[in-house]
Amino acid sequence: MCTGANYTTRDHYFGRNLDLEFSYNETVTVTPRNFPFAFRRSESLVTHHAMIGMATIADGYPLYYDATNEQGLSMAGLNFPGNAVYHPEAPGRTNITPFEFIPWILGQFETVGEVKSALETMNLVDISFNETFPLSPLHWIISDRTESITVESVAEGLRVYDNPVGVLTNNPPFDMQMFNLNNFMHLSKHPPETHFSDELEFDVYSRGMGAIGLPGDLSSASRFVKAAFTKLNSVSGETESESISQFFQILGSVAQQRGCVEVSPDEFEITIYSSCCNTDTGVYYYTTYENSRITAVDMHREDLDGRALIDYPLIHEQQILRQN
Ligand SMILES: C[C@H](CCC(=O)NCCS(=O)(=O)O)[C@H]1CC[C@H]2[C@@H]3[C@H](O)C[C@@H]4C[C@H](O)CC[C@]4(C)[C@H]3C[C@H](O)[C@]12C
Repeated sequence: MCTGANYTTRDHYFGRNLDLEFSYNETVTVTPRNFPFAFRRSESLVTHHAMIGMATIADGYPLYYDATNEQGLSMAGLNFPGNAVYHPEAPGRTNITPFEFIPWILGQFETVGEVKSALETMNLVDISFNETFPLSPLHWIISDRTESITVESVAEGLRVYDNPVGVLTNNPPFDMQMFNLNNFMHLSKHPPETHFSDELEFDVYSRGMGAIGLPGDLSSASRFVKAAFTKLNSVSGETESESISQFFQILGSVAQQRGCVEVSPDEFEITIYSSCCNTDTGVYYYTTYENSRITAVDMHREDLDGRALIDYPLIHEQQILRQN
């Protein structure tokens, strides 16, 4: 399972937890403006916005999991098993494969508003990258600094939802995730006041009791509620350090610890990496399961007018600062 989110202080931040039991050797990948993007059923983009994000590079192509372009538009793909349906090529529509979706959107657009218009004629076509990388059942969160949407390709076609929470996890479909929040409207950061009965006396014996009932398990429906509550109540200073610290705390509230989610005998889903991109400055920060130190890659320190992909392998080893 995964969780994606955005967050605004002085700057805007976008990132995700990638939760899985194995890795596809993903790297922090910068695609410069003149890297030629070929699309299986649409015209190539010879020049486009530059972007930075996490990707597996296969046959010279960046298969992005999440990314931000130089205009600050961001996008992440999260698992949507059993619900994602991709369709045969549809004449007269823009046919884009799921693995091309992030480059195609981030290559061209600056705002969620522009993306919404483009999605009106889009068809996510059921073509896989190759046999090693078959179609992934995904849905997507797309954010700029003022709004977010969720995009789901289902049996009925492409669904685009406004996402006022700025959070995405996995199943169920997004409208159900939003509806489920109704069940938690009583949760609060404030101490509770009783409406239980006038006939009993109640004791607020602990801090945090206003949010008793906030789910703590790792299911996707629960993570959606937990991440939404944490994000929407988040308070932080506006500096870079305070902002990214708070962002990683939000993601940490729904991180997966090895041992708690067994996906097959002795195989456990974990939070492989957590990312946080400052979408205004193009700096991509990440931590990994074993490396809690924040590592950063700045897209503007690369030649963005180039043609070749630039990628940085993840630093997975724990970095300990000894004080004596
Ligand atoms: C599985 C990842 C999402 C994390 C998640 O939700 N895991 C939960 C697993 S489960 O429900 O509990 O089984 C997704 C996010 C981005 C995906 C990758 C990107 O879409 C890029 C390529 C796309 C190719 O079609 C398949 C390989 C791939 C490299 C994808 C593999 C996998 O599907 C990834 C890594």
